[in-house]
Amino acid sequence: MDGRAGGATRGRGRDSVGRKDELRLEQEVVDTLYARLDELRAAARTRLDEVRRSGPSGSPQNRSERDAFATLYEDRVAQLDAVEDRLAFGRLDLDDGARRYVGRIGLTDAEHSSLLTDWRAPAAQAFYRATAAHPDGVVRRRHLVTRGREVTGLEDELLDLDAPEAVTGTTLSGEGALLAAMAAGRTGRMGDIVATIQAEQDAIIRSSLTGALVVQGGPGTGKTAVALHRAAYLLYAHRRVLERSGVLLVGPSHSFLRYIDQVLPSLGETGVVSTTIADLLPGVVADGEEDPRAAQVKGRAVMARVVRRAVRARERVPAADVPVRLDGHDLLIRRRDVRDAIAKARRTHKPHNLARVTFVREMLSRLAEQYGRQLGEPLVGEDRALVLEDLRSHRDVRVALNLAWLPLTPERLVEDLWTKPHRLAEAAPELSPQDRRLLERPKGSPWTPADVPLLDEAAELLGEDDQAERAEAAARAAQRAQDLEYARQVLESSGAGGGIVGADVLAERFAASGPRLTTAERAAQDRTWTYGHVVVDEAQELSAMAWRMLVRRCPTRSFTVVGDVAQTSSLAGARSWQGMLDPVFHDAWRLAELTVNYRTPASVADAARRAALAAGLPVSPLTSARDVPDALRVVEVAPGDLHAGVRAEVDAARAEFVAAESGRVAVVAAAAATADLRTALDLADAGPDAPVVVLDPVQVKGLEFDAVVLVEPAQVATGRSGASDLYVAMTRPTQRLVVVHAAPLPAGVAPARAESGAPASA
Ligand SMILES: Nc1ncnc2c1ncn2[C@@H]1O[C@H](COP(=O)(O)OP(=O)(O)OP(=O)(O)O)[C@@H](O)[C@H]1O
Repeated sequence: MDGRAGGATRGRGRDSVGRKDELRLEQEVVDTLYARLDELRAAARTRLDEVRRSGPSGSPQNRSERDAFATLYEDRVAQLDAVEDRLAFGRLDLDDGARRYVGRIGLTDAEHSSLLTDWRAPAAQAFYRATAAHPDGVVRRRHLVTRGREVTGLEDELLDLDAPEAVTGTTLSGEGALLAAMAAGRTGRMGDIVATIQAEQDAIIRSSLTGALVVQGGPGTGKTAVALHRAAYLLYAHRRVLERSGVLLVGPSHSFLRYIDQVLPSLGETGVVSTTIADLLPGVVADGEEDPRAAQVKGRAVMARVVRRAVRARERVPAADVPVRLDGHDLLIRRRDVRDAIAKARRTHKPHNLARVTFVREMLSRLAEQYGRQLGEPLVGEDRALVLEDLRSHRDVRVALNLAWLPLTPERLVEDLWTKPHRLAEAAPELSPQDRRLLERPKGSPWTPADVPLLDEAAELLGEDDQAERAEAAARAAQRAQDLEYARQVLESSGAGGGIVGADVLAERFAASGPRLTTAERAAQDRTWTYGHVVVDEAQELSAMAWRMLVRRCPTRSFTVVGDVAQTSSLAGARSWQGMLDPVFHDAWRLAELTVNYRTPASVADAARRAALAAGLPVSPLTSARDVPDALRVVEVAPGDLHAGVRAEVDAARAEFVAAESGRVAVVAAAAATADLRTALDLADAGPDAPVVVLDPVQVKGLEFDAVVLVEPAQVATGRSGASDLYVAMTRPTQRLVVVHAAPLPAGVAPARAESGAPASA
């Protein structure tokens, strides 16, 4: 790494006999840890078998309890299975002579003495943070390298500068383990980084739960890795709160969510709801495509006002009084009465569909009064009730009241805006006629991702008639109090929770009837669920309206937001965090930065940065952790030979990087060129897990590959977000970027020596 500073020291120069002894000693410790893990697994499995064997008999309450315990033990077995790989990866020697092993989970022996410290525990923090300048009581930090259950290597850093083995050090903690992790072949799935988290990353991971933490960092600085490890840390440190309310993770696409979906389980955490903005609304499938300019308009903050106006437009006084005839009496739905009833309903400050109850009640009561006046005596008691009922079911009355205050679904409200230009014109005077035209579309068109925040906004303003549900909720609360007391007694007497589940969660499991749902499953099905914490990745892509939707999911505004404003491709996304987030979080957000690139070789990262700066993007400062020889290649071909040139480079990259178990190559090109390239490369049928894939810059966002063949960067760089797209495309490889072009290269892309006057490095 550039800029090595005095700090930790590495002691690699031991004689081989000493080293062998050390390895043997560590192997003994690791054997003990796995033996304990096996013991705990066996115990959890035995309990699970016992519960399952108890059969389907007994009262519903008994069955429910049995299922709850079965789920508890299943979770425990899954958690213990997930930590098999690299169970222990570190050791701290402390200045008081104590020694502490750090691993994926905490383990104690039968007498409750600590064997292994969970990486998230305060006692493990020094493993990531201690430096020679601030040793934090640590004399030696040791990284254990394991393959399966075998210890294959050790790497020591001596933080006590007076120790005889001390030599000049590095600012990268566990450099050998880190370099090995960075150089390893890619598998198409992201792995965890628990063993090699760096100090600046650790500070973010362990930052307080309150408020919104925004992490800005260039490509490859570990934002995604840090966000996921922070989710696991928060679930550990605040389990009581977050276990019940859940954590929401929002990513940019399904392929991205697939890419990261093994990280949290490998950290022993499965209770996180992962989704995209397009999928956030239960029951709405938003797979339609639209002009990015239309999506940009829909994402503007002003659309909240537009939706509000659209709702209010459905609360309107008729142009003239409306006559209705009931049982020979002529009644009038008077404009004045409608105006008063609307005002009264609005004063309830309830959502439209709920406030409608007040509006209708008021109107029917006024009509009943008219009826009574015509009879010559006020209506009371049963007579009044009967007249009210007749009025309520009277067709003309229903039509008139609906015209004045229409009950609406969010889908109907939003579809009307896009399909009836007069409705949009009335609701959106602040949009220009051109912008409004962009939003027009035929009835029945599929929903698009940009519609989802608007549907959510509408759902919020419209509400649902929830009277029956509220009565049910009161009954459930009473039952829950009983369950909770019982669960507490059960946990106390059996000690079954093992610290991973509380009485409240167990009680919830007792109470659930029908299919057993976890917090995550229940949350995912409920639009009004409020989460304890929300993690947003590639957050620069979110529109102002999407942020409003997310804040509704977490009113406490406890967020982890990671992204890079230089990589924004969505026209509705953020160009600066302040501009986007001030209106959302007000003062309650703090910025942290990540500055070291762990993915891309330095020469590639430097070229990407030069190109980005040349295009005026707000790129973050970036230092690359390593370089790789021959990492950047530029191949110029004749215009007619582009596909042949790409094929040759893809074949070469495949031969060099793709092996049986790992190694992935991406061909990245402008969206308009990908279909032809797939055909030309015989990859039309290749699935997302194929060793070679063809993707556009939006599809590769957040992903990484051993080698990237970038096709015609000038074409990638055209379009409104072209410079960001090029920056994203160039920063995907872990080993090599091959640029194949026929058109002239955009400024900065070529290796520094090939461009006169271009800076060699950022
Ligand atoms: N401390 C670390 N130890 C080992 N590998 C790391 C570390 N930090 C990051 N990495 C690796 O660096 C690569 C890039 O990380 P990640 O995808 O989280 O970066 P990012 O900042 O989200 O990038 P982008 O902005 O391009 O999406 C991943 O392979 C990740 O595992």
